[in-house]
Amino acid sequence: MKKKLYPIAITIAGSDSGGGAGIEADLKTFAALGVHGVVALTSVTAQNTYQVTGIHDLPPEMVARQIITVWEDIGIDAGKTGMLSNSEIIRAVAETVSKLGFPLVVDPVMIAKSGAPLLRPEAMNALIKYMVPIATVITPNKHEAEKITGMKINNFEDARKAAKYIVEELGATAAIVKGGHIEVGEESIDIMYYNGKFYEFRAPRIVDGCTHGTGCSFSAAIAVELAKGRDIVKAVKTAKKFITMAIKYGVKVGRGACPVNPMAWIEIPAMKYHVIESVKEALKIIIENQKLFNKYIPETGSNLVMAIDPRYAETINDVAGVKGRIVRYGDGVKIVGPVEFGASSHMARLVLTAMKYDPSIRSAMNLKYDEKLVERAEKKGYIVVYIDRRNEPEEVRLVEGRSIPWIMETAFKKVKRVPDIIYDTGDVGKEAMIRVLGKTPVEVVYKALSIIRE
Ligand SMILES: Cc1ncc(COP(=O)(O)OP(=O)(O)O)c(N)n1
Ligand SMILES: Cc1nc(C(=O)O)sc1CCOP(=O)(O)O
Repeated sequence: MKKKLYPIAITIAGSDSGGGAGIEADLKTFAALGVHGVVALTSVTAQNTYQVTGIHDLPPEMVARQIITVWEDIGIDAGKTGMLSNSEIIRAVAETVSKLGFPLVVDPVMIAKSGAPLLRPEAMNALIKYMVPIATVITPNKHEAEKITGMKINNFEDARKAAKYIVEELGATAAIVKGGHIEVGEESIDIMYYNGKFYEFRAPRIVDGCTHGTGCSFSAAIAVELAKGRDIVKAVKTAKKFITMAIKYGVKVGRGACPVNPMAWIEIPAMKYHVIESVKEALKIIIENQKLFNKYIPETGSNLVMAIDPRYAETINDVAGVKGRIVRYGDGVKIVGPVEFGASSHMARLVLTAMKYDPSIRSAMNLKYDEKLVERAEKKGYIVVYIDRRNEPEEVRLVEGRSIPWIMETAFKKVKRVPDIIYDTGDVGKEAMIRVLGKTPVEVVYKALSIIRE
């Protein structure tokens, strides 16, 4: 069969006005993972990161009509349910999905992170009776699994029993009991029971992550992969990776539980591409002016770096630079290796520290110290800061990678902003250096050229 260019996934769920959970999280997840998302809205919630102040359910016929109308024209390859709110909506959804027969991921939403009930108590039996048997995959957390099975879940053994019960006694094809709140350790472990076997999906636990919408986005990611035709195990593997990233790089807004960030999955690779291209563009300018740069390349070589967006940049692996650096070569310069993430240590740390003070400063380059360059920079009105490396505290010297952050921190303290230029005149075993900072590599290179040119 010919593969579809646009697999279609449907979310049958409520709206979160805060944009963190519900259909809003689902549609972002669908888009990030590359399917066309369609919607059957069940309920409108007035919600933010810490409370739900209103719920307005749609008529069940309207929910069913949305699914059928989309199906008739666009088609549906797989779907997911989220907030179903009441037993009439549950019956309408179960009946419609059963008739159409697409794979369905059921996220048995009961209570919002903020504590508000999103499923009426009268609807619990309907959820178990009508939704569980039609679930290709059901994704309860500890609390939801306890409600569905009537079991107490205190450890992974209990989670296994609950997952097996949901499949063998209640009729789901596969059940994943999410381990977020079970035996809390270094890893987050989800237990799946499917086809007579248990599976474990592990990821490092993100301690300070954003969790509002986790269940929504995770189940939506599984639905996407099913819509693409992946088998259940592969679908859950991808969804686990996806949700770990979405939690780690959450959207830090609001006073309560901040929302997951499904866009991180595509935003980070896109940014990385843009950053590499920006460094390459600036390297071309260096090559065009290589005779001018030749004299100001230090013995250790120069590097030119750029970090990804400060929302995402954490380590030197989030900063691109020249592998092998830029070195003097004849009367010009040579770009030794390719532009790669993690290729710089010194300039990368300088930028990572600068970004803590001013997130717009994402690029830097080092030049050989020359007092004429410093004089010209001062004349041009740049903010220039001198650092005496002899004052570097012992505890900084002794820790690998601490010197450059110390230089940046000390410079910032002096002028209460990120300077254009930070220089030192060296110390025992430390080459004297000028460091040029700016927003982009092209800006940094033009700044460097403006002081190199006589
Ligand atoms: C409209 C709507 N649907 C679902 C939820 C649940 O999201 P959250 O409270 O973050 O919990 P999980 O996604 O982790 O189950 C909601 N709040 N609103
Ligand atoms: C060796 C060295 N020291 C520098 C300083 O600023 O003190 S810049 C530099 C060269 C560039 O290093 P990288 O490739 O790790 O960014």
